Amino acid sequence: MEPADRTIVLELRDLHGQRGDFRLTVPGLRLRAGQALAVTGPSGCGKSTLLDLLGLVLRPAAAGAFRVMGQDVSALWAGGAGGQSALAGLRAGAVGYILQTGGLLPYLSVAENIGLSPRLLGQTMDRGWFDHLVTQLGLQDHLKKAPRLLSIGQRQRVAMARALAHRPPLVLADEPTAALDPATADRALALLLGLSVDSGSALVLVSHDQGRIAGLGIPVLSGVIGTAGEPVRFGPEAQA
Ligand SMILES: Nc1ncnc2c1ncn2[C@@H]1O[C@H](COP(=O)(O)OP(=O)(O)OP(=O)(O)O)[C@@H](O)[C@H]1O
Repeated sequence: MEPADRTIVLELRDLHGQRGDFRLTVPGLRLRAGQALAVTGPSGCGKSTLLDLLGLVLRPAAAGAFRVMGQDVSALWAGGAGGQSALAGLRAGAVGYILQTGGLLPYLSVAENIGLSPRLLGQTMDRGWFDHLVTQLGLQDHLKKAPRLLSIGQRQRVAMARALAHRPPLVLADEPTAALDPATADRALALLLGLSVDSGSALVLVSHDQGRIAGLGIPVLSGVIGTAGEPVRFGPEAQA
């Protein structure tokens, strides 16, 4: 059952996206604070393209409705310089992004990487939240190190802490565990799900790994490639 008392973070209806000749559509989606959703489907079905639409970096081709934290995203895209500036603000404040490869800044320490978003937003890092993230993700002994001195798994955990540091309402993760061995990937995903709940963030997790996704027990949006000429359709998938 949907926790109706929680803020609706993401709401869309009849969203259409296009990149070159590639087209996708999402008939409907609603995500509340603290909820998680997996996006899956075969390679090339448009998972990253969908994440770019949700992350406000790709302009929708059309949308019946598309709201992030109640803001009309289509109207912002159509709103000229003022809209672009509002989009940039929404992107910076409302969205946390976790990339497949971590995407940490090499010249900043682990602690500085984690504190980057609050700093760019002019916020003071919440020390209690910082400590919670660092402890849960097992990063206590690595805070002063440069990212290059960490293992791939440790870097991904730093990327998770960084994405959650400013407690963004929406966290987007693009194949965050693709570079990890199966046991490490399972642990990292469990941590990400738990910390998103702690943060009160809605989480959209992209993964091609349908077996691992099924094991998480969260709703799944699956990209289905139709006949030639039709857009890929992202719809709900029954839990295995
Ligand atoms: N910059 C671009 N310009 C034109 N077409 C693109 C661009 N980026 C991706 N595409 C095309 O869009 C389609 C969807 O790509 P996308 O990367 O979103 O799929 P994906 O499901 O994330 O794939 P994978 O699982 O392999 O990462 C593909 O057919 C791809 O060739």
